[in-house]
Amino acid sequence: MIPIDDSPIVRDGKSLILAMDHGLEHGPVDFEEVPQKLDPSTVFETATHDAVTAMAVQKGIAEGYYPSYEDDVNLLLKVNGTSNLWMGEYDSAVNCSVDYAAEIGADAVGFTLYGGSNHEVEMAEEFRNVQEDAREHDLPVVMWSYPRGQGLKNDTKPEVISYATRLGLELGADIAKVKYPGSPDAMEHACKAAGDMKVVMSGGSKTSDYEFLSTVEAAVQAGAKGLAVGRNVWQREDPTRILDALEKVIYEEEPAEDALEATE
Ligand SMILES: O=P(O)(O)OC[C@H]1O[C@](O)(COP(=O)(O)O)[C@@H](O)[C@@H]1O
Repeated sequence: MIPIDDSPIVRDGKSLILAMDHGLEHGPVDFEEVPQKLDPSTVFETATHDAVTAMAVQKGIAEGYYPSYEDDVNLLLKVNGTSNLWMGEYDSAVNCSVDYAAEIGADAVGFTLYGGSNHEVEMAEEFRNVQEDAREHDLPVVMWSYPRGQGLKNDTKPEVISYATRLGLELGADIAKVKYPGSPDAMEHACKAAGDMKVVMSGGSKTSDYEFLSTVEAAVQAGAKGLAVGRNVWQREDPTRILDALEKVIYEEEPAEDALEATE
């Protein structure tokens, strides 16, 4: 097994994952204000920025677009996903094997686990297969660790997020991506609950430059090892500018304000 810090999806111990699986998870609605981004090439282009350590996409997008970017972008292939059309209890269909992900050039695989869902047991069993197959291919595993389900909808309570990071460690993820639990103390606890596994913060819906960057700063100061972000980058008019600032906040641990000022 290759140490996670030697993986191409990690730079100086940290990661900045640019996610674009929203067309499946949310539907075309996320592209309404940026219709040009319906073309995945535009986001692959953004992912060539030095700050980005991997681009997370679903199989169909990888097959169609990754061949043109394989020299400049590291591929994190998401091997499960659900559409917003699904109205049942939280679940996520495994739609790609790890073997196939490796065949099309993945540098890592991603898996969503809805801890607390009525489908948690099956999802954990599916994760076991993905994790063990990924070990065979020396591919790191990134868990989208999102506790959700009946009675636990979109929960970002501190105790839920620290349980989410701990699930990642217990089940053998290399990186767990979680929502920000609302305060630096809660984030610090969630990172401690993860032991030596890396925790990255999830981006969320688009906010102002300062609000977004200062939350990233708080998360990194609290021990997060980076960010997995979609809308807060590619829904912006100038994704390069926010990536320039993120590079400073994540890898150089500069304050958000200074990082923003430097991009003006
Ligand atoms: O399930 P949610 O919270 O609606 O968001 C899921 C989306 O968020 C991500 O995890 C990160 O993207 P964002 O930064 O745009 O929130 C995507 O990979 C995924 O499509």
